[in-house]
Amino acid sequence: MKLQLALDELKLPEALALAEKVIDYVDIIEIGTPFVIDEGMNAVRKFREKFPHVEILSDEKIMDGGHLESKLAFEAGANYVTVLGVTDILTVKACLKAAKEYNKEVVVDMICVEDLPTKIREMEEIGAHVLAVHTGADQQAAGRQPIDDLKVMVAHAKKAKIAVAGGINSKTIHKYVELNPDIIIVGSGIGNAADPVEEARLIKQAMTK
Ligand SMILES: O=C(CO)[C@H](O)[C@H](O)COP(=O)(O)O
Repeated sequence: MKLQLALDELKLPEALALAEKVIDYVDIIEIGTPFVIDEGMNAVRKFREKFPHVEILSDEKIMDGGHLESKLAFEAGANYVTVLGVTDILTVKACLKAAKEYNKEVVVDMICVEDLPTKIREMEEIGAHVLAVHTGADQQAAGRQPIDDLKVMVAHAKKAKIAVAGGINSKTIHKYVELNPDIIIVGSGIGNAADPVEEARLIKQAMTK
Protein backbone atom coordinates (compact mmCIF):
# COMPACT_ATOMS: atom_id res chain seq x y z
CA MET A 1 0.00 0.00 0.00
CA LYS A 2 1.49 3.33 -1.10
CA LEU A 3 1.22 6.71 0.58
CA GLN A 4 0.71 9.58 -1.85
CA LEU A 5 1.50 13.04 -0.46
CA ALA A 6 -0.70 15.66 -2.15
CA LEU A 7 0.94 19.08 -2.37
CA ASP A 8 -1.88 21.50 -3.06
CA GLU A 9 -1.51 24.76 -1.22
CA LEU A 10 2.20 25.57 -0.96
CA LYS A 11 4.48 27.56 -3.23
CA LEU A 12 7.33 25.63 -4.87
CA PRO A 13 10.12 26.33 -2.28
CA GLU A 14 7.86 25.44 0.68
CA ALA A 15 6.51 22.36 -1.11
CA LEU A 16 10.04 21.11 -1.82
CA ALA A 17 11.00 21.71 1.82
CA LEU A 18 7.94 19.83 3.15
CA ALA A 19 8.53 16.90 0.80
CA GLU A 20 12.16 16.69 1.89
CA LYS A 21 11.11 16.45 5.55
CA VAL A 22 8.58 13.64 5.06
CA ILE A 23 10.04 11.82 2.06
CA ASP A 24 11.00 8.72 4.09
CA TYR A 25 7.28 7.99 4.57
CA VAL A 26 6.10 8.87 1.07
CA ASP A 27 5.88 6.66 -2.04
CA ILE A 28 4.26 9.07 -4.51
CA ILE A 29 4.53 12.86 -4.57
CA GLU A 30 1.42 14.50 -6.00
CA ILE A 31 1.79 17.89 -7.63
CA GLY A 32 -1.76 18.90 -6.68
CA THR A 33 -4.23 20.69 -8.94
CA PRO A 34 -3.87 24.18 -7.40
CA PHE A 35 -0.08 23.72 -7.51
CA VAL A 36 -0.23 22.71 -11.19
CA ILE A 37 -2.38 25.78 -11.91
CA ASP A 38 0.08 27.99 -10.08
CA GLU A 39 3.41 26.54 -11.25
CA GLY A 40 2.58 24.36 -14.25
CA MET A 41 4.90 21.55 -15.31
CA ASN A 42 7.83 23.48 -13.86
CA ALA A 43 6.82 22.01 -10.48
CA VAL A 44 6.89 18.47 -11.90
CA ARG A 45 10.35 19.10 -13.41
CA LYS A 46 11.73 20.56 -10.16
CA PHE A 47 10.44 17.62 -8.09
CA ARG A 48 11.78 15.13 -10.65
CA GLU A 49 15.23 16.79 -10.38
CA LYS A 50 15.20 16.82 -6.59
CA PHE A 51 13.64 13.36 -6.08
CA PRO A 52 14.87 11.30 -9.05
CA HIS A 53 13.81 7.96 -7.55
CA VAL A 54 10.36 8.85 -6.17
CA GLU A 55 7.15 8.43 -8.16
CA ILE A 56 5.45 11.69 -9.15
CA LEU A 57 1.81 12.31 -10.03
CA SER A 58 0.67 15.38 -11.93
CA ASP A 59 -2.90 16.06 -10.74
CA GLU A 60 -4.12 17.84 -13.85
CA LYS A 61 -7.69 16.46 -13.61
CA ILE A 62 -7.80 16.39 -17.40
CA MET A 63 -11.22 17.10 -18.94
CA ASP A 64 -10.25 17.49 -22.61
CA GLY A 65 -7.17 17.26 -24.81
CA GLY A 66 -6.20 13.99 -23.14
CA HIS A 67 -3.20 13.12 -25.27
CA LEU A 68 -1.58 16.58 -25.30
CA GLU A 69 -2.13 17.26 -21.60
CA SER A 70 -0.91 13.81 -20.55
CA LYS A 71 2.21 14.23 -22.69
CA LEU A 72 3.03 17.47 -20.86
CA ALA A 73 3.08 15.58 -17.56
CA PHE A 74 5.03 12.57 -18.82
CA GLU A 75 7.64 14.68 -20.62
CA ALA A 76 8.14 16.73 -17.44
CA GLY A 77 8.90 13.50 -15.53
CA ALA A 78 5.59 12.42 -14.01
CA ASN A 79 4.85 8.71 -13.57
CA TYR A 80 1.10 9.30 -13.37
CA VAL A 81 -1.38 11.84 -14.71
CA THR A 82 -5.00 12.26 -13.61
CA VAL A 83 -8.08 12.48 -15.84
CA LEU A 84 -11.64 13.05 -14.66
CA GLY A 85 -13.97 10.06 -14.80
CA VAL A 86 -16.89 12.39 -15.63
CA THR A 87 -15.33 13.37 -18.96
CA ASP A 88 -15.89 11.76 -22.35
CA ILE A 89 -14.44 8.26 -22.67
CA LEU A 90 -12.53 9.48 -25.75
CA THR A 91 -10.50 11.81 -23.52
CA VAL A 92 -9.62 8.98 -21.12
CA LYS A 93 -8.62 6.79 -24.07
CA ALA A 94 -6.37 9.61 -25.36
CA CYS A 95 -4.65 9.80 -21.95
CA LEU A 96 -4.14 6.03 -22.02
CA LYS A 97 -2.62 6.27 -25.52
CA ALA A 98 -0.08 8.82 -24.26
CA ALA A 99 0.65 6.67 -21.19
CA LYS A 100 1.36 3.68 -23.44
CA GLU A 101 3.76 5.75 -25.56
CA TYR A 102 5.69 6.90 -22.47
CA ASN A 103 5.27 3.69 -20.44
CA LYS A 104 3.47 5.62 -17.66
CA GLU A 105 0.08 5.36 -15.93
CA VAL A 106 -3.29 7.10 -15.89
CA VAL A 107 -5.31 7.67 -12.74
CA VAL A 108 -9.03 8.20 -13.28
CA ASP A 109 -10.36 10.56 -10.59
CA MET A 110 -13.95 9.49 -9.83
CA ILE A 111 -14.95 12.78 -8.19
CA CYS A 112 -18.65 13.53 -8.89
CA VAL A 113 -19.18 10.25 -10.79
CA GLU A 114 -22.78 9.31 -9.95
CA ASP A 115 -22.88 5.69 -11.07
CA LEU A 116 -19.63 4.28 -9.75
CA PRO A 117 -20.16 0.58 -10.67
CA THR A 118 -20.87 1.43 -14.33
CA LYS A 119 -17.93 3.86 -14.56
CA ILE A 120 -15.60 1.34 -12.91
CA ARG A 121 -16.59 -1.28 -15.49
CA GLU A 122 -16.11 1.14 -18.41
CA MET A 123 -12.73 2.34 -17.15
CA GLU A 124 -11.47 -1.19 -16.57
CA GLU A 125 -12.62 -2.23 -20.05
CA ILE A 126 -10.40 0.44 -21.65
CA GLY A 127 -7.44 -0.42 -19.41
CA ALA A 128 -7.29 2.45 -16.88
CA HIS A 129 -4.38 1.78 -14.52
CA VAL A 130 -5.69 3.37 -11.30
CA LEU A 131 -9.22 4.32 -10.20
CA ALA A 132 -9.32 6.98 -7.48
CA VAL A 133 -12.27 7.49 -5.18
CA HIS A 134 -12.22 11.17 -4.25
CA THR A 135 -14.26 13.40 -1.96
CA GLY A 136 -13.19 16.90 -2.96
CA ALA A 137 -12.35 19.83 -0.72
CA ASP A 138 -15.72 21.52 -1.24
CA GLN A 139 -17.56 18.25 -0.50
CA GLN A 140 -15.40 17.75 2.60
CA ALA A 141 -16.45 21.20 3.80
CA ALA A 142 -20.05 19.92 3.63
CA GLY A 143 -19.09 17.01 5.92
CA ARG A 144 -18.54 14.22 3.36
CA GLN A 145 -15.89 11.49 3.46
CA PRO A 146 -14.75 8.97 0.83
CA ILE A 147 -15.27 5.81 2.92
CA ASP A 148 -18.61 4.70 1.42
CA ASP A 149 -17.40 5.26 -2.16
CA LEU A 150 -14.27 3.27 -1.32
CA LYS A 151 -16.47 0.35 -0.20
CA VAL A 152 -18.28 0.47 -3.57
CA MET A 153 -14.95 0.68 -5.42
CA VAL A 154 -13.50 -2.31 -3.54
CA ALA A 155 -16.63 -4.34 -4.26
CA HIS A 156 -16.60 -3.63 -8.02
CA ALA A 157 -13.01 -3.09 -9.21
CA LYS A 158 -11.56 -6.29 -10.61
CA LYS A 159 -8.16 -5.37 -12.07
CA ALA A 160 -7.37 -1.63 -11.76
CA LYS A 161 -5.39 -0.39 -8.78
CA ILE A 162 -7.53 1.49 -6.26
CA ALA A 163 -6.73 4.90 -4.70
CA VAL A 164 -8.64 6.97 -2.17
CA ALA A 165 -8.50 10.68 -1.30
CA GLY A 166 -10.50 13.15 0.69
CA GLY A 167 -9.47 14.60 4.04
CA ILE A 168 -7.72 11.48 5.36
CA ASN A 169 -5.45 11.91 8.39
CA SER A 170 -3.82 9.88 11.17
CA LYS A 171 -7.10 9.72 13.11
CA THR A 172 -9.15 8.33 10.21
CA ILE A 173 -6.50 6.31 8.34
CA HIS A 174 -7.37 2.97 9.99
CA LYS A 175 -10.81 2.57 8.42
CA TYR A 176 -9.30 3.17 4.96
CA VAL A 177 -6.43 0.74 5.56
CA GLU A 178 -8.97 -1.94 6.53
CA LEU A 179 -10.37 -1.80 2.96
CA ASN A 180 -6.86 -2.40 1.57
CA PRO A 181 -6.63 0.15 -1.28
CA ASP A 182 -3.39 0.25 -3.28
CA ILE A 183 -2.81 3.97 -2.71
CA ILE A 184 -3.92 6.29 0.09
CA ILE A 185 -3.69 10.00 -0.75
CA VAL A 186 -3.16 12.55 2.03
CA GLY A 187 -2.86 16.29 1.48
CA SER A 188 -4.11 18.67 4.18
CA GLY A 189 -3.80 15.96 6.85
CA ILE A 190 -0.02 16.22 6.56
CA GLY A 191 0.38 19.71 5.09
CA ASN A 192 -1.72 21.44 7.75
CA ALA A 193 -0.58 19.30 10.70
CA ALA A 194 1.18 20.98 13.63
CA ASP A 195 3.94 18.40 13.12
CA PRO A 196 3.83 17.16 9.49
CA VAL A 197 6.68 14.68 9.99
CA GLU A 198 4.98 12.98 12.95
CA GLU A 199 1.64 12.96 11.08
CA ALA A 200 3.27 11.34 8.03
CA ARG A 201 5.00 8.80 10.30
CA LEU A 202 1.74 7.85 12.05
CA ILE A 203 -0.10 7.49 8.73
CA LYS A 204 2.63 5.34 7.19
CA GLN A 205 2.83 3.23 10.36
CA ALA A 206 -0.93 2.55 10.17
CA MET A 207 -0.50 1.51 6.54
CA THR A 208 2.32 -0.92 7.18
CA LYS A 209 0.81 -2.83 10.12
O1 LIG B 1 -7.07 16.29 -5.35
C1 LIG B 1 -7.15 16.98 -4.36
C2 LIG B 1 -8.04 18.15 -4.33
O2 LIG B 1 -8.75 18.25 -5.52
C3 LIG B 1 -6.33 16.68 -3.16
O3 LIG B 1 -5.00 16.60 -3.54
C4 LIG B 1 -6.78 15.39 -2.49
O4 LIG B 1 -8.13 15.52 -2.11
C5 LIG B 1 -5.96 15.12 -1.24
O5 LIG B 1 -6.01 16.21 -0.38
P1 LIG B 1 -6.80 16.17 1.03
O6 LIG B 1 -6.17 15.05 1.81
O7 LIG B 1 -6.52 17.53 1.64
O8 LIG B 1 -8.24 15.93 0.71
